Amino acid sequence: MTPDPSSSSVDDPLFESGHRIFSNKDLLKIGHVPEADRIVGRDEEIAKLAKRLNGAVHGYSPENVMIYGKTGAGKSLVSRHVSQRARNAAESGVDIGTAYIDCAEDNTETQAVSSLAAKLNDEAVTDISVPHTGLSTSKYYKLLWKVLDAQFDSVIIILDEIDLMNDDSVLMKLSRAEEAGKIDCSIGVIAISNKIQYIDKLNERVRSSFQHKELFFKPYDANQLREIMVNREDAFRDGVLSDEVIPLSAAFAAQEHGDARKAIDILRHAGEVAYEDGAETVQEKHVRQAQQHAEKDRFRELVNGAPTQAKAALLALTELSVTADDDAFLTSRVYDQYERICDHLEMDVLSVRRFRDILKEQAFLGVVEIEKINKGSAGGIHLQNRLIEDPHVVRETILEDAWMQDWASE
Ligand SMILES: Nc1ncnc2c1ncn2[C@@H]1O[C@H](COP(=O)(O)OP(=O)(O)OP(=O)(O)O)[C@@H](O)[C@H]1O
Repeated sequence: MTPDPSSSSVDDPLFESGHRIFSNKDLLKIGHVPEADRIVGRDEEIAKLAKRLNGAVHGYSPENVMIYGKTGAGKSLVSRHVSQRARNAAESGVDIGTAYIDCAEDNTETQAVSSLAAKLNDEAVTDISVPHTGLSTSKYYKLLWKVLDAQFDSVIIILDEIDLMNDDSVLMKLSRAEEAGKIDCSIGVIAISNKIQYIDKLNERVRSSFQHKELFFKPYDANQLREIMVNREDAFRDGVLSDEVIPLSAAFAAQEHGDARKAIDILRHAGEVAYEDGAETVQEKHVRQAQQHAEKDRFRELVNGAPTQAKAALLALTELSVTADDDAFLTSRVYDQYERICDHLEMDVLSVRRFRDILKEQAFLGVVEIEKINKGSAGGIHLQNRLIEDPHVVRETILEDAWMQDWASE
């Protein structure tokens, strides 16, 4: 309902008049695309990508580009930014369309093509209506080609997290459409992935039709992360951020392969923690709490997604770590504890060998650390297992699993 402009707002003490901590929290949203002068340390990548898309500005074909880099390296941001600028810079008489697809959401060919058609379609211009569901993949492609030809000379399509797409043919069909005479509009695809081997895994036909240039994004260093956050300081009210907040958030994010997403998440979260705390300013302790929270979330995702047997193995190591003085335990000792847990929870007990493999998998995921201990020629090699995270946090997370909860009542 639209508010009645004639009614003046009532000062009700139940509600705060403005936010104590944030003045424009949207600046800290992950999907937020900052203006050019707030983008830090990516001039070279922006220029390179612009060169690849340059054709579109003049009414020719843009090139396809594959962008690689770790999470939070600014790949999506730079792609959106440059395609937007290409659109604005188009010569007169040249119409450029842009569309962004998150392949984590639209992970089938049909979903991706129907999303593209819907996003690029301006019904007022094309007089075409694109139903969200219900058509076959080939019908959606036909609609997409119609939508493109009715509106654009060129279109730039961003396929983010392309490795999560469960069918690669979309890359092939988009790349071949113009050449195959299906459309007059030219298509440039920016495909983004965290996985460097993505292209090698593509099927030969897709690979040969998706001719592309590659761009690699390096992680940010702590100074760049700091600058990224300073550029968004106005998300907070004046004077609310104490001096140590941004450097500390940058230091935490730099530890995590220079992830800008993490830096911004910690900063936003620190603001929220300060608010919940009733504080007037955001302080170092709020950043530390936000970081712990983020750790817990990351961990929760890893542990929650683990199979039940892996949870039982981790629970065994956790119980020892919580109750014993030590923090590292021989596999045989952890296995004994695991047997007790399985017995109590009425679960199958895996062989020692399978149990060792599970711990190795958890070490690979960064949940457990395994150290080899050499006990001399007679004693042989033994493995010591240690939890990387605080055992209380691990325990709490594992016990979120309904099955494991039975153990808590032990
Ligand atoms: N150079 C930068 N300057 C300003 N903000 C940045 C920069 N790089 C990244 N960010 C911000 O960090 C967050 C994550 O960036 P982005 O989504 O572009 O990363 P990504 O490399 O695409 O990560 P992912 O692979 O997880 O999608 C966004 O909020 C973005 O605005």
